[in-house]
Amino acid sequence: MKGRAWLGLLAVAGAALLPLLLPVFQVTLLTNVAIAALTVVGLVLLTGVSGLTSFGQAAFMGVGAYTTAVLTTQAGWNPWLTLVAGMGVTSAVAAILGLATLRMQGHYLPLATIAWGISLYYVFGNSPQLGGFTGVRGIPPISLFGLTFSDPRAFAYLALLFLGLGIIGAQFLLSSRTGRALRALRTGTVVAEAFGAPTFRLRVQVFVLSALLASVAGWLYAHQQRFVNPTPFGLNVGIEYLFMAVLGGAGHIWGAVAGSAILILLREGLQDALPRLLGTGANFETVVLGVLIILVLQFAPRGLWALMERLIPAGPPRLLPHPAALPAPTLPSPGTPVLEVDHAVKRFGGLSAVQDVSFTVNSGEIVGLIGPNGAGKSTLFNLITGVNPATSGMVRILGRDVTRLPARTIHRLGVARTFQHVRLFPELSLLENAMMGGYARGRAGMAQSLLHLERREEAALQQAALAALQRVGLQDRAADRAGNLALGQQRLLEIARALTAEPALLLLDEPAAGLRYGEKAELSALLRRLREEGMTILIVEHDMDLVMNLVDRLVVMNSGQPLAQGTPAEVRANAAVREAYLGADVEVNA
Ligand SMILES: Nc1ncnc2c1ncn2[C@@H]1O[C@H](COP(=O)(O)OP(=O)(O)OP(=O)(O)O)[C@@H](O)[C@H]1O
Repeated sequence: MKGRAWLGLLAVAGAALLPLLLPVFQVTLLTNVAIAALTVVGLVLLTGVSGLTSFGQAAFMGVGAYTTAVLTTQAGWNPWLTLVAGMGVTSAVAAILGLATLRMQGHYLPLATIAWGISLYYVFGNSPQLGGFTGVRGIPPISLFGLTFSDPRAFAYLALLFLGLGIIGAQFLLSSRTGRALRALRTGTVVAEAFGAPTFRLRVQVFVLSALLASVAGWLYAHQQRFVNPTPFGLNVGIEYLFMAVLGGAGHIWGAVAGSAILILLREGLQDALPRLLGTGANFETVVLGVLIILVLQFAPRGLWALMERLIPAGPPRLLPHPAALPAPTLPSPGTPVLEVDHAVKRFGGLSAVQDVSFTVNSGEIVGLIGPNGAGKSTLFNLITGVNPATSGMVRILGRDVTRLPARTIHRLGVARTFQHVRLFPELSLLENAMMGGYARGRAGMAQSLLHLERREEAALQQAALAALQRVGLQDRAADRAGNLALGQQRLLEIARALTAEPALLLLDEPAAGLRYGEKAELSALLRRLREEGMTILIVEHDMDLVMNLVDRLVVMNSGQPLAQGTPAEVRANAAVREAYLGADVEVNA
């Protein structure tokens, strides 16, 4: 059995035995850890995985806690019904807040979470129906099939059960197509959108999911304490949950458990020990915890679970059985225009980065886009792929006007790309990185992923990604982390990711930069093979040897303007091109 499996077994054994073996006071602490960890699992998905920092997680716990407090005490509802009601209310509140705030970028989003975190706290405190700041008492215990969870040991099992389900669901989600798209969100929206993921919808979904986990934790909290007031749902506590996530390792689900356990147990220990050591009853434990957080941020910024990962590394990704082939897209017949750029213009303020550029790429062709640094090649790529819309002019893919379409829609028409500055996910395996390219070929959404009902599709995506890795010669390293690859191999992995999408049009932005001589020859051979298979390729590249011997035609740009077009021989013979880019001493082998 592997190290990870032992850890899992240990966790299950601990959850089964500790509530029986520990003294009651410590069992209550265990329950507190489980409730906090459930909230923090949501925060890990939101913040650590998807890169959306929230200080307001405690407020959603409050929504779940107050819903059950009010409905059980004032309307006599069964707690299991109020769990569902709390999740409904939380979904609605989170969806409204998410739709209003999740388009914000940078530090505006965390600031917005602070704003609504404070607002919800005051809604709880200032509503007489919610008991104001004195709160709601007399919340009944939870019971199921005649068993009442009023005993701390029984309640601990209930809390651990919910935590276990939360962890399993989160792990399932992370090993799915949706989970990979969520991970891509952490670096911004460009990569996820480039492979067809609707990033705003995913942000709202993960926001609601994380709020739901907090809401369930709030429901548990209310029935454990049998009393609620606004204090445990305020901004301070929201910040504390964020500390737990960061301390444990915000990118790891088990980090949520580790961070919650360490912070809660340490606070308890310090509350005991510090008054004896310092001879004062003042709350110095918060100061000590603050120092601890600073030390962790300084010396283990990826959290304590990341250290554990190094000690017991995850095994290779598991290959799923029974893969069915994904439907293969039909490629356009040879000679059909795949890409038409028609008088494209892109201005950034007063600068014309692309000025009246027109060209066509036909099916089964490799066309090179060349020009000196700053000529506007990457900007043109961004116009074609929908990263930036053109100021004027038109871009058509397979005859369809895509000038104003978002990147994800353009991708779904059959366009896949690589990036000038490699944009991979270094902590993920090569296989997982390549699978990101297949996002648009899958269908399973968040709910299916949480329940692992998408395994057939996932198996097919794995096979498509493995085939793409094989095409670029990286199949033997499928289980390796992308961060372990040399730059040249990372570029090949980006090509594999694009190939997993089975595009009709492949856009390569400087794919040979960083490749060694032999690797460049292999890249040329690969691109030739792809052309033979009917793929259409537009390549930006500075390596003239590679370009001139590979492409069917060239488009040359200079200072945003089109300079020349033609076969490699025609372009090499063009005096203006020689002067602006190739240099006068280039051999002309017409
Ligand atoms: N977002 C932006 N805002 C303002 N100016 C930009 C932006 N993106 C590109 N530019 C400018 O547009 C011009 C063309 O840049 P671009 O990156 O497209 O050139 P390039 O041909 O790809 O160059 P290189 O070969 O160095 O990658 C440059 O002057 C650049 O500074």
